Amino acid sequence: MERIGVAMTSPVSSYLEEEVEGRFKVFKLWKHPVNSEQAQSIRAVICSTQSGADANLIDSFPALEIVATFSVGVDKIDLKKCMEKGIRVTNTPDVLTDDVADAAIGLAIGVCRRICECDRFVRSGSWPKREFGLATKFSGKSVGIIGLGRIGSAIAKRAEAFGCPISYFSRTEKQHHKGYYKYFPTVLDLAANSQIMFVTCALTEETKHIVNRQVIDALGPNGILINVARGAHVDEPELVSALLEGRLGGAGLDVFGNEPHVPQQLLHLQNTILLPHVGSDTIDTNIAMADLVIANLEAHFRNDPLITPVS
Ligand SMILES: O=CC(=O)O
Repeated sequence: MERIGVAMTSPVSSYLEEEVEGRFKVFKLWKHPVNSEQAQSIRAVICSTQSGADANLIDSFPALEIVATFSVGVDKIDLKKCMEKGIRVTNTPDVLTDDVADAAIGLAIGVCRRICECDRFVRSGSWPKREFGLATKFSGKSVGIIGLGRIGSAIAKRAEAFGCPISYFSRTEKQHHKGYYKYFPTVLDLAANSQIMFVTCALTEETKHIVNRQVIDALGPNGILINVARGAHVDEPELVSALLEGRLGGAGLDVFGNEPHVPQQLLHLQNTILLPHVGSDTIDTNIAMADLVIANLEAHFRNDPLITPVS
């Protein structure tokens, strides 16, 4: 029987590639463009945070039935187009929550305790010449979380163990957190009442630049911003200026506005830790995400309910 055609848009995981190749006829779009006969045979697209599925890509496969992204974020997929064409969309929530939350806490501790700076200090041979100086305590700091979904809640749980009082902003107050976490109906109020603020919400038109100059200034010269969501949540030029001018205390960033490019000025700032969008990049989670992508595709082609449908 003719194998089902699946197009992959970028090389996210060699395990995923092997597993998909064992089951489907795979077209790796970053290696070879497909001809029109091949395009007609493609019924699924696997995309990622590196390269999503825009309207052009979706329109170029007339038999497309499903877009499965190797990510929890779906901001790189034209969801409206998929809806109009009746194309299903799946993502990989839950399996990556712990890793992203761990990375976020790691960034916060790293910035507070100047872990990367300490490492550079020792490696550069500076230790015998002078004292390193003092850092800032993480335990007990007031933590503000933008978006108390799966990842935000996992960060809250971890931060609680460090004795941090937790506040959050989301569209509506979460009744089950009432009495435990303090709700702020605006990001500005959250920032004004937090020492460390985490960005964890999904990127949508409403949440783009949710961290703007006013919010950064409310967080203030001793405040720390941790972003493990999307670069576009933050007005990046404003963030860079605030860090350069000392209007913000520090930042831990896993995501940027124009990945893989990072604003040059950030490269020289000591109070900033920069990661190459690796929040969920562990061996274990990579496999779990790949298995979930495949399980969704198999469910779809068996006409079973999708495991993690977006739409
Ligand atoms: O950024 C990572 C993801 O959306 O999974």
